[in-house]
Amino acid sequence: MKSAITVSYKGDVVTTIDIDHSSQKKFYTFGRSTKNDVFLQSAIVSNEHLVFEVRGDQVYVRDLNSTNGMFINGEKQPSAVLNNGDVIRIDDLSNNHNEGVMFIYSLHSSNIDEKWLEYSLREKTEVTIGREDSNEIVIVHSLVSRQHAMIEKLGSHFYIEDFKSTNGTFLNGKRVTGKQKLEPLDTIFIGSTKLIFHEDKIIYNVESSGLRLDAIHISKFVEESKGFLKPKQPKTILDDISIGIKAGELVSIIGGSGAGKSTFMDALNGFRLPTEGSVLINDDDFYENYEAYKNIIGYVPQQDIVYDTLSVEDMLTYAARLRMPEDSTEEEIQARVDQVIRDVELEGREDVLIKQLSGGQRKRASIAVELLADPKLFFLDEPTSGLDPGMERNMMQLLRKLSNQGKTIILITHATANLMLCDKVVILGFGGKLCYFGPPSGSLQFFGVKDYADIYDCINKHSSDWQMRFKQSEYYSYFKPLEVKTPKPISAPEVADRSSMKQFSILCKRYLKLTLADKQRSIVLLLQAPFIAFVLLLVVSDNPIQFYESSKELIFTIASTGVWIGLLNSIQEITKENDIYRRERAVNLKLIPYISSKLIILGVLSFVQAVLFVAILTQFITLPTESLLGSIRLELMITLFLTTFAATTLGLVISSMVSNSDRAMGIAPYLLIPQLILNGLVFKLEGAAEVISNLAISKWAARAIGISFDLNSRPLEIEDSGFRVPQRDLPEYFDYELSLLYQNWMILVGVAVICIIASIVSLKLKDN
Ligand SMILES: Nc1ncnc2c1ncn2[C@@H]1O[C@H](COP(=O)(O)OP(=O)(O)OP(=O)(O)O)[C@@H](O)[C@H]1O
Repeated sequence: MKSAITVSYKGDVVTTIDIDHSSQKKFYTFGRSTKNDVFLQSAIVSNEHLVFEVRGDQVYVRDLNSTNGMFINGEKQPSAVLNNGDVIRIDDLSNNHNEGVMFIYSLHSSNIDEKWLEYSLREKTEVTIGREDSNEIVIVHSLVSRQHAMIEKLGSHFYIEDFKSTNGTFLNGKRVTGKQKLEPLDTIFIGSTKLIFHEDKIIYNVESSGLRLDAIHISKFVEESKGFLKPKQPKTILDDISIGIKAGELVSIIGGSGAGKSTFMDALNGFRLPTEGSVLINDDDFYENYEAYKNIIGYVPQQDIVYDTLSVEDMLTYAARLRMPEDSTEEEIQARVDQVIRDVELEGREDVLIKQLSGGQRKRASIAVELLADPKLFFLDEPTSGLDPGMERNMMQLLRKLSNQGKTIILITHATANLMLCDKVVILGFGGKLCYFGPPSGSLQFFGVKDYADIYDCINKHSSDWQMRFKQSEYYSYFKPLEVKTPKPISAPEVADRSSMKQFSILCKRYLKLTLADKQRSIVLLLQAPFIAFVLLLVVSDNPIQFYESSKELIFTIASTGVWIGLLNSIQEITKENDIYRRERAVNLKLIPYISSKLIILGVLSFVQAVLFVAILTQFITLPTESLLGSIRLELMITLFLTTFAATTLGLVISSMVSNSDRAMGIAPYLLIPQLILNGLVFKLEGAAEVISNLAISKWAARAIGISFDLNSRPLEIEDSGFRVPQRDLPEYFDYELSLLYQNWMILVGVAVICIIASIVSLKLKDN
């Protein structure tokens, strides 16, 4: 463990005190006298002014009864334990900060180089911050926009303003909107850089600070159902877990099935909050500042988050366009994609389709997607599952390499053969009991076993005993986390703002590419309409609209075809990409662009299907000579398109609600068969049936086609044979009127609108 104290005087950095926590040297003194470790000839500094004391992982500062004392984060204090980014000031009695001495405390991990820099705001009215060199403060990071934010002086005060950056600017943990006034020692977050406003200067850390993570007294209680109609029982699934993970460490969570590994990891990454306890990232309350940290967290779920039918390069390029700042150039996107391909060692496989990769390579592709945003804190849920022992070792070596680059990596694994590559291991017993936390080698000693696999035996049988033994062991006191000084309340995370139009355009292009890439499926979908039209032609006469009965049969078939085709177009479209959707949604995916991209592509598909069907059918049958719009073909195409599209939106509702494609297909008959029964052509609709039938798309489609065919004026076939039949009922809704046709079309549009809203609401509900 290393840390550093940057010392500046009158706005210039004079020296840095590098502290190696494992060295024998525990005290670093500061004062005017040359006997001090760091001395400064200044009237405001006492001979022996203050001392920094190293206590394990922590640094403690104490005033040595100096004349001017010291201000820690703006508050005069005699002593304190320092947290990353803390600012200590020594000012003269007139409190003139410009003339004072300042210390900034920063944490270092052995392989991470973090520096604190200063930017003077003196005589500045505008200071721009961004990725591009033309900015005054340049922060080179993939989450920072070219021109990200600006600090502006208005009157005697400074204000911060965000330039509609993709990933936002955060002032004291809250996203900046408009111009916000800066108060001394306010903390600004841009990407993973922390900027501290300090009177007339900005102090900020650059590259590539890893993140330290402390979990403090994490507990989770749930109500467990013991069976139908039986009362629910309270159950503890995480039992008071406290651990401290240092920046740049690789940590494995292991334990038996149902021990609480996923629940614990989700508490650490903020996806599912615990009932009690807090998580600190570099001493900040993570849940409180979730919005600011969300973008620098990577998460690879157990299921792969890649599209099978895209090539590695295409998959990564679309993901980069969605995740990198909107003002990233194509060159920057390409450079980042190339970099992550190198990071995960997939060079030479760029053009290979994801489905053609081996299991290990697929997992690497999923990791690459997450690396695009250069996460500092990386969570992986069983990245080694399903891999053979060789690939398993390669995967662990890859994660080791990434953690050596400064990422803090936490993974769930059953791959105990390679645990030695980790810095620490969390061993959970049944009921979420922490049975061990520390170096992997220490765990063998702690449990008195020779093989990691034998640890499972111990914890499965006696998890409470091991939990107690661990609490009494030296490991517990040595690796326990930093205690939070004032835990802040847990607040619900918000979603970062991005341009909907840009996202919509990227999603449309990706969805089109995916649709075209799956040639077999696209051909099957496009051939459906012509196929049904040709089959229909086998059974209908040349002039089916001549008589009432055959017209009704034709209307029934056309309306049912539209509903059927539309529903099958979309019923699996969201659910089949559930895992990718969930991950992208957690990062920055917006619902309206997402659903709209589906509607555009599926809308075009519905249109082509409707046109093909009507064009083929009407080529071979005699059509009525009259039409309300001047073209019977056009009327039929519009009706069939609206029917197919409305059914497509209904399919999207189902797809947004269910958890997998099989379930979606299982629900399809429940929607399709009632459409056949309730369209009003086969059975008379009365009472409840009539009310419920209003929900059937086929009913409005049948009425629209019936009007176009002027069904009411078609004679019965029996009349044609000379028989006289009693006058039959002529329903008004088939009256040959343009306004009635429009009415049915409007209803179909209305159904589509309601279904679109329902799918958005259903996806929104899934967020929780
Ligand atoms: N919301 C909940 N309500 C009731 N029980 C829950 C809830 N969430 C998790 N559990 C239970 O808590 C226990 C721990 O679940 P968790 O998924 O975290 O275990 P795990 O160690 O990841 O298991 P596995 O290795 O099988 O994936 C399980 O018994 C699970 O059924």
